[in-house]
Amino acid sequence: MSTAYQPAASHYVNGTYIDDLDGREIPVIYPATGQEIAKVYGATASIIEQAIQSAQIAQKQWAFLSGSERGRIMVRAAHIMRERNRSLSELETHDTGKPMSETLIADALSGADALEYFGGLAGTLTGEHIPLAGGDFVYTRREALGVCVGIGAWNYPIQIASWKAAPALACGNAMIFKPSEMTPLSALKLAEILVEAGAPAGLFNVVQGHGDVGAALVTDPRIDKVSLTGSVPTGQKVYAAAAQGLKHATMELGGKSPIVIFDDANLENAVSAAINGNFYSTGQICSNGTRVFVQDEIKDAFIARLTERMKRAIIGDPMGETTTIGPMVSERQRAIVLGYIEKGIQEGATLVAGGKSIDGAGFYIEPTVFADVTDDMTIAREEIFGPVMSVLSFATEEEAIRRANDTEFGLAAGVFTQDLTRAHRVAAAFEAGTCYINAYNLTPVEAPFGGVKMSGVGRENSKAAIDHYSQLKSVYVCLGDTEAAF
Ligand SMILES: NC(=O)c1ccc[n+]([C@@H]2O[C@H](COP(=O)([O-])OP(=O)(O)OC[C@H]3O[C@@H](n4cnc5c(N)ncnc54)[C@H](O)[C@@H]3O)[C@@H](O)[C@H]2O)c1
Repeated sequence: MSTAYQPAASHYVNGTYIDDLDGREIPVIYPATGQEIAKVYGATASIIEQAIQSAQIAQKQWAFLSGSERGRIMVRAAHIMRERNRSLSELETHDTGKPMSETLIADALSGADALEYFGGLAGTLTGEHIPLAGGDFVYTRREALGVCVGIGAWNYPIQIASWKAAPALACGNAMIFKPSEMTPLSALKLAEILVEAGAPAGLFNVVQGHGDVGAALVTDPRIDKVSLTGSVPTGQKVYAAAAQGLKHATMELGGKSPIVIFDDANLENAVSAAINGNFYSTGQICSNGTRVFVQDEIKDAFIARLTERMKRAIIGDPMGETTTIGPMVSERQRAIVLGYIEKGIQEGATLVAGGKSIDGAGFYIEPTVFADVTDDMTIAREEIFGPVMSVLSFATEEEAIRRANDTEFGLAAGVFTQDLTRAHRVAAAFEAGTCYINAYNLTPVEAPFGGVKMSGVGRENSKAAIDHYSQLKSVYVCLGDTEAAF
């Protein structure tokens, strides 16, 4: 394979690219053309062994540094990522099909934000002093967990790798990251950059593979923590495997999130949020607000304005910087989404925009809006993970909250209203990990991100992530004599 996107080898382990051609072949397909642009091989037992052993050695060295020393290297890596944002974005666009208008602002830069933020926090991580009777005291040490495994989904490859690596490394851990088999390329660049910035070889290893490679890592007794971004069924398997070894776990899973729009909302802002929350990344975002509840009085006006705004979408070549809708990640994912659209029509929803696959090379599909959706329809219950918005209507606040929460998921939720009191009341009532008032799908590194109910366990980003990548040791210090019964 000789394209510009072919990596030197499949895996980045112990500071260098390595391969074992006995591994399962993984073709990398550019979703805009269907062409193969690279090929990697899934990790064999020997590659996994090298990754774990080198990570164990690097972790000891890394944890021995002061937090500020670790942080300095992480911030340096963030600067390199920012400098290389354009080439990293081009790579991400080829791996995922997401348009450059997005990857230039939301992928490597978001990864750099995480490295900078957690690099800054690294020197502030301390324990506490707990005074006791007689001068005795306890102090706590905030210690690393050891070697962590990160497993990624395909929608935000370098962002997911960085969001997991940054808090892990800040706390003194090593990480072995397995990207999704759909998008194996950009995490390798993060690994290169960390070594270039001064991280010890082996501290952040990338191994490729399907679920079996992920499972082999998760079940290895030398692994101390697992952080997965993926679907609920995979999360259930990985969480169970982690529990078997009593490992720490963070699960960032799927959603079917609501956006509730009251009749006093700023309509233009609400339409913008519904567009962002359904069609950004061609709808392939876990926290998307795919159930849009609109109050009866403004339902017609909302649909009319939304349909007008949909005409402005620029569907096309993701490398064109004005393109706003690229292809789906794969033929398979497009087929899944088309299946849901078919179900929506069969179950009686009204198709108001899109609905069809787009002929030609690449896995394109029209951004799609259904109106008159009811709570029991498949498109309102299951995560579609594609550009399909369901608009539902409601009469009262109580009804909207009840129906918004009537789902097994709980990743995100949004409310649009000018009534301050109602906004906070509704946000408090939402059963979701990340809520928005008059905004949607913003994920600053400073704020915790994660789900409740079936959408996940643990939090990424923010100071909260530190608790998920470190553990406290209590040290009791006795200043007097030690007494015994005999
Ligand atoms: N909450 C979040 O932060 C977030 C972000 C992005 C995507 N997601 C979710 O991810 C899903 C889409 O991504 P996907 O299709 O890649 O998910 P997926 O569950 O199919 O795969 C996720 C990852 O898990 C690996 N895997 C599969 N089986 C495994 C096993 N038994 N043991 C260990 N690893 C295994 C896969 O190889 C892949 O790397 C959607 O449900 C979406 O909502 C969640």
